Amino acid sequence: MASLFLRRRLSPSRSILSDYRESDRLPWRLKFGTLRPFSSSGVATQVDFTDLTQPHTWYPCARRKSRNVILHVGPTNSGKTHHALKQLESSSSGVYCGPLRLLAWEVAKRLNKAKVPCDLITGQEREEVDGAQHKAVTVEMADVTSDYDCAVIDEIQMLGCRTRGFSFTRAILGISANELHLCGDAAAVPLIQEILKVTGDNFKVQHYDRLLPLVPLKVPLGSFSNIETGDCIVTFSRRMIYRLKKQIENGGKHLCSVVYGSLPPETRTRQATMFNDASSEFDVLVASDAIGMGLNLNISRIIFSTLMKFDGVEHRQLTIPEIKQIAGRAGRYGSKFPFGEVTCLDREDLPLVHSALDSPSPIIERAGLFPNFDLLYMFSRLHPEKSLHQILEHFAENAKLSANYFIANCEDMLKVAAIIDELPLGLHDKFLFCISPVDVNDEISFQGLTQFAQNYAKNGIVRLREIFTPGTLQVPKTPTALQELESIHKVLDLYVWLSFRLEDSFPDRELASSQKALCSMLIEEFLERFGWQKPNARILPRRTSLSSMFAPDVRQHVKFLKNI
Ligand SMILES: Nc1ncnc2c1ncn2[C@@H]1O[C@H](COP(=O)(O)OP(=O)(O)OP(=O)(O)O)[C@@H](O)[C@H]1O
Ligand SMILES: [Mg+2]
Repeated sequence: MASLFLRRRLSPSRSILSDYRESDRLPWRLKFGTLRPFSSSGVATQVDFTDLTQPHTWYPCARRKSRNVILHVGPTNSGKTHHALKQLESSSSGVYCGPLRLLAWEVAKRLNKAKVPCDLITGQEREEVDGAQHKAVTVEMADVTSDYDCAVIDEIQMLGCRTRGFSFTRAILGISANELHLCGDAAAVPLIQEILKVTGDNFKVQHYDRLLPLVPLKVPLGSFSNIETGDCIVTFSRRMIYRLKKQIENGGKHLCSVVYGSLPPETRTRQATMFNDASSEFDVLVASDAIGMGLNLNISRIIFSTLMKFDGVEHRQLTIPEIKQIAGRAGRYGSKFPFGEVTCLDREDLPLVHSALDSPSPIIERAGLFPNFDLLYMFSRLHPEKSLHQILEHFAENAKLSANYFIANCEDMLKVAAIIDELPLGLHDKFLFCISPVDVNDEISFQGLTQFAQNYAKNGIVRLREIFTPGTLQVPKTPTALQELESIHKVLDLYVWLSFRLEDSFPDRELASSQKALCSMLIEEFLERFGWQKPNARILPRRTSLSSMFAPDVRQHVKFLKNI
């Protein structure tokens, strides 16, 4: 359906940045420099903008409707999303909201293939299809000011996520649709039921069972010589992923695809495709928990090499939902395997995996919440002396919440705000940089953001070439060089994200996109050709080598990021 993907002039899209139609603006008015709301009697009273106890009132469009909410719950691979999408396909207009770009891509592809024209809107992509009444979006891009016949919010249990949960809460409370389908883990049911008590919506739960059995094995893998085609080894650090890939490939019987979070999403998809393709020789997967969502994988057996992971704060054991989500990827309906199996590398890990698979996920008790820009702005008008960092901190520490909610963790935003507050920018621009998809734990990505913000504050326009110096972008030869290329990809991705929000100031979207594509091709080249396969291992002539595709003179045009 490629011909359907005609790009139209982009309409401004609403996202998490602003949630109100002009006509729905909150009744705040400026009077003598002080913000006061006007009650129906016209009497002005002081407002406490940190009172977030009634978040359902932030969404007037949704509140005008009595929505039919259908919660599809069950284990992984039980057909929840499939059934919700069937309803979306047959609706007159609708939106799919997923937690990952990969999921939005899949749904847009599926609907367009089913002759239901569907736009794709993520932070970094706008592909609009002529005549489309449907959209597939990442949850942060959900528009809470439009009316839909049908909406789907996927992986709804993420409303309990400490950093991104608030975007799911916003979508649940704010999407204005006749039918709202929520898909995910049963652990979210009581909370959603509680949250929706005040909205006047109708509510129904539909339970699902796994489409194919999942069998926890009684014996561990023991040795890598027992690896078989269709196996997926799970580990949680990049270093271990490459070490295991090397170890398995050195056995001379298998080649490994890899999937982990910091690989570009398009690379993850292509690695998954290669693993799924029976004619490819990459028949084993080494992956992190990034396989838990968004990729269709023909895995026959999940093997946990460890049950410990570093989560950015501490080195800890996997939780029950994490074990279930990862293990559940084995035995996908429609793959060539009649059921899925789960085991561990070491015998001592088996009891935990068995008990996790036997236990229900703990009930999710509270949903994430965070003020949108309008509330932050109102608050800043009352406290003009406060920096964005101070405002965010104030909300994080003092916001008043009802028992069903927690305030989202905004540590990453605070790190960005600490830098951005130094620059002569307005609050809106500062907030924009704070919610951008920068990886604050990646030094190169963070430096990229800082440089973009500085150049924007200084010149009002940021040319991509300003932060590139001439050089050659090469196929990485070591995992360290690979990591650097992954980071450069993140910086380019960030440029594209900014270009959709500050179009005139970040005019080089096309260049950034093409460089991004080149980065992911070079990364894939490394993964396919310069992995640790034995010299006599069979190398796939599947694709023309990049080195031959990009003659040196063409590669001259590729530039490295300056100051990195
Ligand atoms: N009734 C069906 N007919 C054909 N294919 C189906 C059907 N139900 C599910 N599938 C396919 O089975 C696979 C798993 O279904 P689906 O993705 O809906 O499961 P899920 O419960 O949402 O799992 P996840 O935990 O991955 O979100 C998908 O590839 C889907 O297209
Ligand atoms: Mg699903």
